[in-house]
Amino acid sequence: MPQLAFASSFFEEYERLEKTVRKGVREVMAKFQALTVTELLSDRGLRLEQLARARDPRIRTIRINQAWRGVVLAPDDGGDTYVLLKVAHHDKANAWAVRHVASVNSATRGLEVRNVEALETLTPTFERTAGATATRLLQGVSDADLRRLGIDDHVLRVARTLVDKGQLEVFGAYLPEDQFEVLQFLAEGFTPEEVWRDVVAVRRPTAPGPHDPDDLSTAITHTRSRIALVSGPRELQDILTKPFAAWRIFLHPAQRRVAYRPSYAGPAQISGGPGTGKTVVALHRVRHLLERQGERESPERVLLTTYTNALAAALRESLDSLVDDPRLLPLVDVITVNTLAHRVVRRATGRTPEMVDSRQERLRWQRIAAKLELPWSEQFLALEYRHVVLGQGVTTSEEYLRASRAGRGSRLGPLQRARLWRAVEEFTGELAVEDRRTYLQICEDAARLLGRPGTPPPYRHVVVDEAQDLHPAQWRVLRAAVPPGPDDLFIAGDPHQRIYDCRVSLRSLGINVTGRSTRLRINYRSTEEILSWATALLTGERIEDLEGDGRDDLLGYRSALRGERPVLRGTASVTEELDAVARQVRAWTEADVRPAEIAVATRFHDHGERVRQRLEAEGIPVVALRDAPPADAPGVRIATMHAMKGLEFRCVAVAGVTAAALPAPKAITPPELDPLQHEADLLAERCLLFVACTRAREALHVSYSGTPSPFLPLPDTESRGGDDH
Ligand SMILES: Nc1ncnc2c1ncn2[C@@H]1O[C@H](COP(=O)(O)OP(=O)(O)OP(=O)(O)O)[C@@H](O)[C@H]1O
Repeated sequence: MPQLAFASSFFEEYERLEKTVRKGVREVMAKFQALTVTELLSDRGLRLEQLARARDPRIRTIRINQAWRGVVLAPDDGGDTYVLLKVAHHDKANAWAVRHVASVNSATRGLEVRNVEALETLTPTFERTAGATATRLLQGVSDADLRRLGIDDHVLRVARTLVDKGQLEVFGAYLPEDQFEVLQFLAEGFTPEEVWRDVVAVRRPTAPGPHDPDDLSTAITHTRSRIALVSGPRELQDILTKPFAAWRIFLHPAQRRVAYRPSYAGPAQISGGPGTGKTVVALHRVRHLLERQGERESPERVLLTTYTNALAAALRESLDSLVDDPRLLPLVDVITVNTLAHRVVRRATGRTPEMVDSRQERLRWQRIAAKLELPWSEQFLALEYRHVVLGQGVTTSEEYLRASRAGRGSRLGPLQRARLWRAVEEFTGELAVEDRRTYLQICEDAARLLGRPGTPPPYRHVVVDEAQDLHPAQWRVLRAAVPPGPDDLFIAGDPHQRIYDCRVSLRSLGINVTGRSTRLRINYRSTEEILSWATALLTGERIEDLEGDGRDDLLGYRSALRGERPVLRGTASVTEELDAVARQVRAWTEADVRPAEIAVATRFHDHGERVRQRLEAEGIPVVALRDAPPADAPGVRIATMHAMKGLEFRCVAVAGVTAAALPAPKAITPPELDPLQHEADLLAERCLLFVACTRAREALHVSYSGTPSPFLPLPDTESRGGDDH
């Protein structure tokens, strides 16, 4: 019986295929599994054809349906494993098949595929243009080192022509995969020893025999990072119905390096723009920490934490399908920091205080300001309490007098501070009497309880996702929940997606990631068109890094996926905008996108409600994300931009992006009250729009009626709807 395998290049495109083609692929693959090799080769329906002009006779095509073909690697070394490399339209599949050649990497022993034709055409051109240039990209690396790292003669010639990283990227799509990665790492400045350790050694079999360039079958089994072997119909079904979960199998080496590093001497951090796989890496890190525990007698508990309950639920689900050993899963708690804090307080005190939400908190500050006849607004008081008092864990008036107010744009002299502290005492005193707490107060309590001498920290490892929005009080809980030491904290986050204005200096909280920090740069979610459009929203903004000590940027942030440019649509009226959104959603569903793969994001619930009604009138099923629908509930998702954090959809419409909604007036501190806070609030609103737009995988539609948000680029005729104003 032939064995089936899938290359990661196949998954990159499979999801985007039309439903009927995907069905064809499933049927063909099932047939593959049912036939013997002889039957397979002679099957008239499949037509496992060798192509006349093929550069590699082992790369063949099979028939998926009338118009579509699969490209298959059929080893001729007696092996019976067939690798599906690609599915494409007839002509494209044939063109691809004739140009590519398979080979075995001499260092990793993995299977690679290269576009020989492109390399043969490009190399002489690049050699000619490079001729006059004195410096070359890899001039510091010897031929011997390159060969030791698996670079063959053909690729060596290419490597020697390269002048800069841009050229390497141009070649990237045509080069054999492992060799391309080796060159990328070297180009980034890694030493040959580091590249050997991080790229080659992690893939090379432990006891490799002599290098046999023709033994493709063995090479296939060595290519775990890019080829998934399928053992039975169930696995086939799994792999083809959840292709977007391909990351479970294929981590990019940059991701693997971080997730599976045996141990970090202390807290480690991974950052990167939206969709770079930070959540995926955090999940794999948890798997690594679990699997490393082996048969240890007293197992070590792990906390996997994130910002919202919905995200925690999604992490739990992903973790369950990533970790094979069911005995390890109960060792992990997947909960938000607030839930953890609540739990700690309940266990220690036996009481569950009633929670005060931010609206109730504001009303209380308003009342206190009036009662004490203070000159400050409730917003000012709430922010002072959040950023200065809770931010620094201030508990007495003396501490408050001395507290740094860096980042606050107003001066408060000693007398003013004394007056303000009266308000803080009033606020905390009232809540204490009523046995009520805000979420951050609960965190403060929990950190104190966990820090009591003799209290054993509940976890041995803490893995944090969406770290950019955690408040210092929440960090204190996490710091206290795990003893300082190797692999204590693993932190994933993106400061460009900071939407709650949390200013944190991790170092001052006892979390020092120096030397253990990595940035991911490849986006796996969105097309380059969506990325560059969304990234432009943040151009020129100063973004503080996760540690709070410097600046972050999106240098080198890119996607290999290509698609349509986002549409920015302005209309004269709300009704027209709703019509435009409905038309767009309809167009997506007609193009075979399931409603559940579409989301509409708005700044406020009320505009979301209008969209919901408009779509329902159109007969399109709709569900509101705030009703926490099950993952498989049918219907277009309607959500606020805040609720879109951490999620992704094939198609996203961001609606109501008007001057009145973004920035939301209520979220912005008036500049006369505090100019620094004003700027910080504006940035958080801008980042919110960035977050909403970067949830889209394939298509993005941004709309407004009347005056557009100042965050939006000026509309150009090409990306605007012709019939709208
Ligand atoms: N190596 C990989 N191969 C294929 N797909 C991947 C890989 N890594 C991540 N992905 C996919 O890319 C998408 C984004 O990943 P993920 O959600 O982990 O990114 P993120 O950096 O946490 O994003 P954000 O910060 O925007 O929430 C997911 O659909 C994930 O399955």
